[in-house]
Amino acid sequence: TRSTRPQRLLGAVQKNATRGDPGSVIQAIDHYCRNKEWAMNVGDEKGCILDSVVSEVNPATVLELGTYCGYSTVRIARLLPPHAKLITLEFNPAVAAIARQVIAWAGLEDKVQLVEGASGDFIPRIKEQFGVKTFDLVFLDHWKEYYLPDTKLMEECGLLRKGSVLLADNVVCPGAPDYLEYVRSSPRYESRYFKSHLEYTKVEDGLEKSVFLG
Ligand SMILES: Nc1ncnc2c1ncn2CCOCCNC(=O)c1cc(-c2ccc(F)cc2)cc(O)c1O
Ligand SMILES: [Mg+2]
Repeated sequence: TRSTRPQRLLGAVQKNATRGDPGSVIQAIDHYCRNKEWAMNVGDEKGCILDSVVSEVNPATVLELGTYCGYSTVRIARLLPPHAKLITLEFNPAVAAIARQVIAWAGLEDKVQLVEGASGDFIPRIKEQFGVKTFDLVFLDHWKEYYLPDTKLMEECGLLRKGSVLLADNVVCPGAPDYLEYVRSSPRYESRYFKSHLEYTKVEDGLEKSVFLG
C-alpha cells in the first residue's frame, strides 16, 4: 500500500539529515516540504519567530499541543536548557510513531515526552501524571477549534502562572477567530500578533503570542 505523507517526510529526514544534528533535521524537512510535498509543519519562516520566543522565555517546562511529525518539537527542544522538559500531545498514533523517530533522529528524546491522546482528556491529568506544576510556554498547533476550550481548561487546571506564554500557530490560516477574540479582549492576557506566512507558501498567516497575567 502507498506510504503516508508523514512516512515520506521521515524518509527524507533519514536520507538527508545527520543523526544527532537537530539543525540538519529541520533543514531536511523544510527542503522536502518546499520542494517535494507540502506538509503542515510550522515551517522555516514562522519557525524563526518560534525560535525567538523560545529563546526569550528560556522555559523549563513546555507544553506543545499537536506534535504532527515533530518538526516544531525539534525546533523547540534544540533550544531548551539542560533538564528542561517538553511535553507534546499528539492525537493520531500513526503520526505519533513518525514523530518519535524524527525526534530520536535529532537526538532530542531525553528532552521530549510525547504523549498520545486528545488534549481535552490529557490537560486535566498533566499535573498528577507528569509532576508539572505550571508551564512557562505553551505552543498551540492542534485542531484550531480546540485552541480556546483548551486554553480555558489550562486556566481552570492551574497550569498557567503569571508570565506563562501561549504561542498559537495558524491564527489567520486556517484561523482561530474565537481564540484570537478571547486572548485579545481578556484583561488576563497581553497579546501580540507576529505576521508571517503559511508554511512554504505566500499565503498570510501568523503566530499570536499571549502572556498570561494571572
Ligand atoms: N493532542 C491533540 N488533541 C486534539 N487534536 C489533535 C491533537 N494532536 C493533533 N490533533 C489533531 C489536529 O492536528 C493537526 C492540527 N494542525 C492543522 O490542522 C494545521 C493545518 C494547516 C493547513 C491545512 C490546510 C490548508 F489548506 C492550510 C493550512 C496548517 C497548519 O500549520 C496546521 O497546524
Ligand atoms: Mg500549524
